[in-house]
Amino acid sequence: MDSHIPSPPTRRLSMGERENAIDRTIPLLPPAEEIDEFNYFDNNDPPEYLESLIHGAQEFVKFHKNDRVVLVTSGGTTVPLENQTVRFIDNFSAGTRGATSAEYFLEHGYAVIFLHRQFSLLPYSRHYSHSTNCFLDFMEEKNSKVIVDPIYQEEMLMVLRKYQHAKDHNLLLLLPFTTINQYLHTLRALSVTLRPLKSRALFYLAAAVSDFFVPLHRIPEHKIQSKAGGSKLVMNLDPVPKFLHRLVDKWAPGAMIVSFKLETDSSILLSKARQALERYSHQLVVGNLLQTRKREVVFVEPGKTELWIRLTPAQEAAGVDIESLIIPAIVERHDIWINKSKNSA
Ligand SMILES: CC(C)(COP(=O)(O)O)[C@@H](O)C(=O)NCCC(=O)N[C@@H](CSSC[C@H](N)C(=O)O)C(=O)O
Repeated sequence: MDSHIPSPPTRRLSMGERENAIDRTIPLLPPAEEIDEFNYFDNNDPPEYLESLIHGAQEFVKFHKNDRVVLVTSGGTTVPLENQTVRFIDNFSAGTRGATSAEYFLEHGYAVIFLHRQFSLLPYSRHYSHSTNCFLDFMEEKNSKVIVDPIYQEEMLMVLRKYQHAKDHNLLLLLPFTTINQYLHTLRALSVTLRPLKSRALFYLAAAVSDFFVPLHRIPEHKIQSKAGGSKLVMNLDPVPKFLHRLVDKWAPGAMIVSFKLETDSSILLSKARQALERYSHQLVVGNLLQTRKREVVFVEPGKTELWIRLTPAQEAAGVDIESLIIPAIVERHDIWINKSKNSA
């Protein structure tokens, strides 16, 4: 580092500041009840494209009326701070978990509805995105033609064939969201669309969903002005009602529901995952830590001790996707779920 440039002071929040940063005296929000659902959806308008999006999903579900269909949610939801949005709060997620999982569900014979954050990673194209593994790096010019560099032919051909198969057999439906409001309206509408599939419908909720938002009646129309000389921006956010409970109880009765619990503190991951399972009474919580999410996850299920799924160092070095271990374990559980539902019908 250039000695003339003073190194920045190491910023340390005093314990007081850190401890008071978040008001932890606010009690845990109870799972959303019917009134919370009506309040939310009545006061926050649906996206104007919802009707046509759901029409497409209905056609897709009709086409797959005898198949297994998994709704994979992927990417982070945003919380706009202005109606004509310039600033927003984002939730971390590149979309790798969702896009990779969708590929393995397709390999296991599922039809996939991929509800994803717009411009986040997609199944198949994730291998050659515009930034990491830029697709242009795999091409070269030969006799004034663009060709794929021979050393990448085999791998790219494999990805292209899988992508083409999914398209030719109408197995993959890509549906976008950006804001938390678009996500929640679409999730609720899709769960109704999936009802005819009963236990053959699977929800795999890998999206990073906002917990706080600015309700429509409180959001400023135009860009928030920062006054000359600086001024604090004090935000007053409402908690997003805990819809997982409504999804399990009302929106998707009969479907198998898998949610993800994301933490950064390993000492609370298991308890928070178990707490989510007890609060929402669904079938599986996949717990993961931000820093190790690509090499280990933990399955937390009712009445069972937790099950860690980890890549071995050799698998990690070989670039094995942990989703290649997660998805077969979930498909196994979905087999049991479907058989149990048949026997109790
Ligand atoms: C986002 C990641 C970590 C994947 O990362 P990328 O591969 O980079 O995309 C995913 O594995 C995950 O944990 N997703 C779930 C994250 C999440 O927000 N989970 C919620 C629970 S489901 S959100 C539902 C709502 N909060 C409610 O409780 O009703 C939580 O941890 O609180």
